Amino acid sequence: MVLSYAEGLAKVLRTAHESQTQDALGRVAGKDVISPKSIPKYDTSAMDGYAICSEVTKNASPQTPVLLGVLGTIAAGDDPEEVIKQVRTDAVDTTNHCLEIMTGAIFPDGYDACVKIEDTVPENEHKGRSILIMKPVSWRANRRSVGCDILEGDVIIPQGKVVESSHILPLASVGIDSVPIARRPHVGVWSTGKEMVNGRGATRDTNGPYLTAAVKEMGLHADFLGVLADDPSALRDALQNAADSADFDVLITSGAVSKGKFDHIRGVLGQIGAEIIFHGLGVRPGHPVLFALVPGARGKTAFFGLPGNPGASSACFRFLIVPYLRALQGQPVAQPMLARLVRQPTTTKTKHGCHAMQDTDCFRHGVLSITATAKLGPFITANCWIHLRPHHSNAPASPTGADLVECYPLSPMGTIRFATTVLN
Ligand SMILES: Nc1nc2c(c(=O)[nH]1)N[C@H]1C(S)=C(S)[C@@H](COP(=O)(O)OP(=O)(O)OC[C@H]3O[C@@H](n4cnc5c(N)ncnc54)[C@H](O)[C@@H]3O)O[C@H]1N2
Ligand code: MOO
Repeated sequence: MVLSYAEGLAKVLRTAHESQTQDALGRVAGKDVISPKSIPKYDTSAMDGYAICSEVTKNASPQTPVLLGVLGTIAAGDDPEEVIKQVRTDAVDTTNHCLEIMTGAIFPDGYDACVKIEDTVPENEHKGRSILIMKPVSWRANRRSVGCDILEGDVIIPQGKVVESSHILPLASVGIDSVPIARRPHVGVWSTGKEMVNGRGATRDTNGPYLTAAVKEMGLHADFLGVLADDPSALRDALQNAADSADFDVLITSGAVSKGKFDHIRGVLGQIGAEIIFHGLGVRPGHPVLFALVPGARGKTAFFGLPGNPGASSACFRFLIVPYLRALQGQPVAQPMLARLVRQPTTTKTKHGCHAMQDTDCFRHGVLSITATAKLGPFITANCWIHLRPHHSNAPASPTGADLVECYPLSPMGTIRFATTVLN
């Protein structure tokens, strides 16, 4: 039958946001993936053995074994009714017969349990094939009920969750081979600063490679667009062209957002009519951070002006841009792991830093990583980001009464790995 235009269009659009499961690995599910059926679809045997009526075995013992004739064999994939029809046309007395049944095979009507093959003794002298059962078999023993694994309507992958290879097991079992995926945001990254353009300041660009890699690590598109000199017209042209191209969902610069003579980002944004959502936050490091919407030929593009100090730009990326990129894909804010600090710092400001956490209950406070945002040494030993609230005013209370702090993996997609030695 010919598809209607509307049906065809729906298929075209669905394809745009669906990916074969193998290709969807590492991508974010754009919608809940719902099971269309219950698994197992039928009651099946959990063991190789014989489908029996358990009631008849209630008095079974070595002295009083129960003898059952074997009608036939049901293999996985067989229709039990067909198997029975092949051997009997008359009604079967289930109290003195059984059916050999293999693991995963559909249970025949009239039998409730499977007795394992090793719990039976073959008895071939009796007419036809028979077995002896020496002990009682419990009701529905070794029988898997329909839907005992996955029920029709169960959510296999919730919207916003990253698709992983382990999802393939339940997906394949219910016959799903493609997954709706969220559109992958595209991020453009620049670094700024004369010192990195001519190299005489002996400063290497750390922010550009880091930010580009960290976005890619989230499974998203990232383009490094180069290092811009401290030249307002070069900055203006780069930002305006990128916003007009509509190629990017998010634009990021690092540097030139503070109060120095060459910190031109704010001024340039004013020239191109950007809406400044904020410039400056009560957070250390990263207080000069700027967030704006840049108008372009085809709409507004989100812009983050990160401070130049690498510790500040990476913290602002983790605590502002990662949540934004997750939200673009319909993902909730990541949940932290809670930990208690060995030395409890008091702070009047929200603070972020990278730390070496010892275990889930306590960890050492890497002071340098919070106070010296130009230093990158702490990243060598750190295994997590930490979020300190001012005075821990709203901090969640631990069972022991001590304040807890929030910790996040260093990599937005990673987990916190504990070192075997204590790191200072
Ligand atoms: N008078 C004030 N001065 C500063 C303030 C302030 O409030 N008042 N804030 C300080 C803080 S905090 C930070 S953070 C920095 C941020 O300044 P900018 O965003 O304007 O950054 P720059 O001045 O361009 O660079 C600062 C520092 O970072 C180095 N840098 C820049 N980009 C990179 C890069 N891609 N890779 C590696 N290193 C980079 C740059 O060479 C400078 O050393 O301002 C303080 N000053
Ligand atoms: O952003 Mo600055 O410390 O706050 O480096």
